[in-house]
Amino acid sequence: MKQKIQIGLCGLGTVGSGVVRILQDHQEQIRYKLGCEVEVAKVLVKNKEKKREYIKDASILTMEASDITDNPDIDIVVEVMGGMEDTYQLMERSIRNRKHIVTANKDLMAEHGDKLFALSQEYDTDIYYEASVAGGIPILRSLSDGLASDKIEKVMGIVNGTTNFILTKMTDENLSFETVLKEAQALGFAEADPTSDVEGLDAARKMTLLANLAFKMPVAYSDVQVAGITSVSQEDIEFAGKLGYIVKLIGIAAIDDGKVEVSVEPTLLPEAHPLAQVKNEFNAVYVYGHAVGETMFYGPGAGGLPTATAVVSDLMEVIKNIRLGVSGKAYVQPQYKTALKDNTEKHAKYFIRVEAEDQTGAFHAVTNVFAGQDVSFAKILQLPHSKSKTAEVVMVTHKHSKQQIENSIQQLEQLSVVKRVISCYRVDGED
Ligand SMILES: NC(=O)C1=CN([C@@H]2O[C@H](COP(=O)(O)OP(=O)(O)OC[C@H]3O[C@@H](n4cnc5c(N)ncnc54)[C@H](OP(=O)(O)O)[C@@H]3O)[C@@H](O)[C@H]2O)C=CC1
Ligand SMILES: N[C@@H](CC=O)C(=O)O
Ligand code: NA
Repeated sequence: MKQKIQIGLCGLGTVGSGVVRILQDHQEQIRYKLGCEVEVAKVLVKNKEKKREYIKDASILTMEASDITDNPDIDIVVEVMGGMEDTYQLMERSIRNRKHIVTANKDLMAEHGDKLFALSQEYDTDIYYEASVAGGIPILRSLSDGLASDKIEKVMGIVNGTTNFILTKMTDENLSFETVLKEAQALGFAEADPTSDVEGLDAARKMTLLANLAFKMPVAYSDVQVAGITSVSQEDIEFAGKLGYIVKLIGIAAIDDGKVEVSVEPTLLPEAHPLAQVKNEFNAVYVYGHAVGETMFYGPGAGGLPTATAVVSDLMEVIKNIRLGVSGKAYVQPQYKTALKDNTEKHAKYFIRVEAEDQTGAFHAVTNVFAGQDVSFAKILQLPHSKSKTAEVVMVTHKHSKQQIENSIQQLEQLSVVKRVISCYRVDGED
């Protein structure tokens, strides 16, 4: 039985530095729980000359991936460098050399996880990826272990810290999108390319991983309907506030009669809803189980140390499996065939803003379009448009299919009295 487990750490940035810090600061507790030493034998970086705060022996730094993937002394590869193709090759080579993987790379796991899991099964190795979803919140472990006995019906939440940070500051401090995005990047929350955050792609990859785990069904990243927050304006936030709502980027994965829908989009939540009160880079995930009912998981979704706690906890799990001789046994194959809802089977309430001519019959023409699609309203108000001589009609519909709403929007845009459909966002968290 090995008394020292050697780690190859790929990446020493926001998360990688956090991993080194936790392994140093918590070494005694980790050694006690595992019954062995854990040593970072090699660290892969892009630029060896960069100053490193937590590395005592610079000789462990390398710019050659093969110093890790082909190193016979390294048992576990911790991948916290991001990237896709090159990183996939690195992980593939490591698995073929019978090394276990711990990763925070939700892009890679959402798009290529099926291939990596198949390979890890072939070589009896583990792949753990808790840090990929909701940062430090142990949501994947809760779904696969804590709620293993239940039938999960819905997973809904805030799973991107950067966009939640932006929407919080836009709402509470009236700051601009651009200003707050820069602050999120400076704090290390955002992806290398923050488009992934603000266009909802990061959240969509995380919802893909959550849906696969929750519904035991292969759901592809391409199956997720995605909209980001770049279209959300201060006026949207203000109008939502007038109607008692807060705007959040919400991921939803739900299953009904064996069919699944997965989406990420700006969503209006009642101010009193717990998710509406999740601020800054924090994440929160509701999990609805058939037997357990409603559960909620809350914590930091981004940031070096919080994310690194998930990475190191996975590392400890892999080491426990090595010492128990059960490596490669954690992964469970999908149980059900993929079955997705179409737009006539997805139902929600919608918040819609329309700019129309301020003239007799315009309001009637607008509401007539919805009547034609059998869409009714829970709330509706008409105000003079803030910047022009037109009128603004703001509506919250009752629960209708996405198809009915899309048909209505399409017809509105054909009306001569409608200048433009300003915005259309889902409303959730209320009957
Ligand atoms: N930041 C966060 O809050 C969270 C991040 N993640 C995920 O964790 C991963 C890392 O994120 P983060 O730490 O923020 O990223 P950073 O950009 O802060 O760090 C990336 C690290 O990887 C190294 N690196 C990048 N590309 C290469 C390469 N081709 N070869 C060698 N080294 C490379 C960099 O080297 P060098 O230091 O020399 O530049 C750097 O040390 C990503 O997959 C991200 O999605 C997941 C959850 C939360
Ligand atoms: N950029 C991501 C980092 C964690 O996954 C986020 O903002 O949530
Ligand atoms: Na997590």
